[in-house]
Amino acid sequence: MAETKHIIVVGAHGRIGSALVRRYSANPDYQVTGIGRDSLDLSNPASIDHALAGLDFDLLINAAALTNVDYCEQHPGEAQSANCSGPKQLAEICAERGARMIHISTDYVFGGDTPGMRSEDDATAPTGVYGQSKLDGEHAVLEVLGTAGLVVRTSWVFGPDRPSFPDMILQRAQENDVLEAIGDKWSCPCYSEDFAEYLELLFQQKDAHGVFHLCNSGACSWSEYAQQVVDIATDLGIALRCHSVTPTKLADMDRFVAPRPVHTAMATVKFHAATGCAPRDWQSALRDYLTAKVSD
Ligand SMILES: NC(=O)C1=CN([C@@H]2O[C@H](COP(=O)(O)OP(=O)(O)OC[C@H]3O[C@@H](n4cnc5c(N)ncnc54)[C@H](OP(=O)(O)O)[C@@H]3O)[C@@H](O)[C@H]2O)C=CC1
Ligand SMILES: Cc1cn([C@H]2C[C@H](O)[C@@H](COP(=O)(O)OP(=O)(O)O[C@H]3O[C@@H](C)C(=O)[C@@H](O)[C@H]3O)O2)c(=O)[nH]c1=O
Repeated sequence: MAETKHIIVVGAHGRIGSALVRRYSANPDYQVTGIGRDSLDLSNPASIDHALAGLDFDLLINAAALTNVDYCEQHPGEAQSANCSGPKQLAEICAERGARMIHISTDYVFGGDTPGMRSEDDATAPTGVYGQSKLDGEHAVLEVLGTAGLVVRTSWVFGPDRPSFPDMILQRAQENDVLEAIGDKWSCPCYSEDFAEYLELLFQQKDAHGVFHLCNSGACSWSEYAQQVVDIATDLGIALRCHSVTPTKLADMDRFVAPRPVHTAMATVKFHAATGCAPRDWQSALRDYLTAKVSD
């Protein structure tokens, strides 16, 4: 594979896409073109062709997806086109141009029946439309691109560009005397800024291809994640009304439309072996995120 110089980021205004564009644009070795939904709609084949026409690139990173898990459950056609057919078309264009493609995917491709850390070779069994459409997208991209394709699965992403779970918890802890979060579902939080840094190490490996897991290290339940937010916020001197998170049951989360997989924590051993980098623990990453958030 040739050295990466011109990078296209599709989904440039999302949580991960924004972090990728920010980091790689700051590197004079790269030319970066960020493309948002306004000019490339994954559900509209003509807009994909139009947005990429005339662009010369070595690497395309697809960070666009329909990520609202419950919305996907109720709109399976839209989920399939955004998360599978559109990415497949991106892969076909990359193949025509001789470019590599990184397709971002999710821990929700797993069924999550048993505890433990998932490896890239573990069996997949999505529990809902979102996970199934993402898995179909993985297969389509890798089938089209072979060794020029990378699928990078991440989980529980947080970062400065869009609010996510830690922001919701912090706000609730500031406004309420009681704070609850689901205590019987586990995965690995991932800081978007770390993800951008680590992903670069992966695409710098010219021969890397296939599926990789990439998130901060360590697993937790949603309630442990929430408690860590509260503990760090307290350390940082943020005034909270509630300092203790009460674990609740996933089964009692009435407003979830789509079933969520229970155990989807992912091992990053393969990433470590390929790059020599062991992702830092999620607690340090969360502390950095919240510290930056309060100093804004
Ligand atoms: N967030 C998380 O916790 C996790 C995310 N992932 C994966 O990471 C990747 C990035 O997710 P993240 O940045 O968090 O998600 P976001 O929802 O923050 O960003 C996704 C972007 O894709 C855009 N988009 C949605 N539908 C389309 C479409 N039809 N055509 C073009 N663009 C579209 C969105 O546009 P708009 O702004 O209009 O919504 C948004 O800008 C995805 O592949 C996701 O599956 C994996 C695991 C966990
Ligand atoms: C965990 C939890 C969530 N919520 C709310 C927050 C939010 O509005 C809604 C859904 O929460 P989340 O978005 O965190 O959960 P979910 O939609 O399951 O998030 C998923 O997103 C996709 C993109 C992925 O790929 C997964 O890795 C995962 O991060 O439920 C609670 O009110 N209490 C809770 O304890």
